Amino acid sequence: MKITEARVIVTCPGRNLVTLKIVTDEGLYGLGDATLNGRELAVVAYLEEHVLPALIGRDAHRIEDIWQYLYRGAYWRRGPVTMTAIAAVDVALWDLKAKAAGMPLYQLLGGKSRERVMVYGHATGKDIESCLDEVARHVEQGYRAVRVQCGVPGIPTTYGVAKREGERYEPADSDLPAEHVWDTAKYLNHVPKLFAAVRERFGDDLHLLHDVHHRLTPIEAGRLGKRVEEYNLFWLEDCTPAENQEAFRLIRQHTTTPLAVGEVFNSIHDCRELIQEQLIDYIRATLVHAGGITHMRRIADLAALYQVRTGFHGATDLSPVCMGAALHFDTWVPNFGIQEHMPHEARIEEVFPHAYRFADGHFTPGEVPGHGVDIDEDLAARYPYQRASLPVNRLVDGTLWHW
Ligand SMILES: O=C(O)[C@@H](O)[C@@H](O)[C@H](O)[C@H](O)CO
Ligand SMILES: [Mg+2]
Repeated sequence: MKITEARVIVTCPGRNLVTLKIVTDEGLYGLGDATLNGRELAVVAYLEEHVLPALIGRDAHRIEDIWQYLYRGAYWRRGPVTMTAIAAVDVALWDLKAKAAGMPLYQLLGGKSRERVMVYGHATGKDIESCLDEVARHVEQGYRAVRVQCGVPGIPTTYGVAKREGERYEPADSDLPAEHVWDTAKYLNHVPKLFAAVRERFGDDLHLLHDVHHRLTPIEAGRLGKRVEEYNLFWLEDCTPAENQEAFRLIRQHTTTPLAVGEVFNSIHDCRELIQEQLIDYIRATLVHAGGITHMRRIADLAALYQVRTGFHGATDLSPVCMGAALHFDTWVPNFGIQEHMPHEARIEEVFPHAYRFADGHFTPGEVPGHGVDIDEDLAARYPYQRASLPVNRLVDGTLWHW
């Protein structure tokens, strides 16, 4: 099955999404997600200039060889742009192979390990009360797990909270980076009250998650983890920047609150020590940014040796193509933990018709050959790219902090 064409489709139905389409001489095509929020055109250039010309004429079935060609052949290895480009090719080739085999992607990976995939939704609010209302809405929809984030009194903007009530949350909301303000002390004083209120109203069975979004020092993360142990969180996410994997040794000494990290990781080398030293409980790296299925399988298999489970990133800045492929991976992977689910807006759902379905707090990936996601190129063409940048974050004294 020879690759005859490979092209990148950039569309912006409410937000920028980048899709790679690989076409073969057997008339089949595969799709991969190449979206890197705030750096989309860097990946487009990497693919169009340095990758796609080298794919033409290659055997689309040789997924591993092409992966190694793009990884080892890059010389300047790893990094989010390179690994997102490799991921897009990889997922498109797995989609193609499953289509050629006439089977849903999860079958090709090894078959079902579960009938359906548990997901968590996002409950956010400008204050605790409005967040509780959002939790109630998610519980009514059948979610078993909800991530809770709310505004912090005294801080004008907080991660994860929409600017205006009822609006969708989209972090890349301005041409150039917006400047946010952060106050760790106010946050640390406030967020335990949020969990107390949620447990008070919804009881102990609802899985609660929270994303600190890289903003604490290790000892502050240890303090928060210990403080919220009584609320039995499912996980505390990105509690401190994870470039220094050793930092999690200090956090682990102070708390048994489960830790999740890794949505910004792009290779096994970003998380090897975290996994081998059991410093985390869930690995968040996902297909679109961590080299695709071929590499993510290696990360998941390493994690399984240390009873670390997957918890794929699944924000709306990852396209339905990534979600579709991820749900097939989630259906197969033995050490599955949970899948993030931020519903895409209607325009995106129209551009990317898909076979996956949500019901009662879970997803099923669909039974059509491949990952089950397509793209309507005519509709996609109606939404031209529009630069959008993620914010930057400053402490009250102006220090540039972690967003
Ligand atoms: O856990 C999450 O979903 C967040 O950390 C993301 O929404 C993240 O802020 C965005 O993907 C950044 O583009
Ligand atoms: Mg996160």
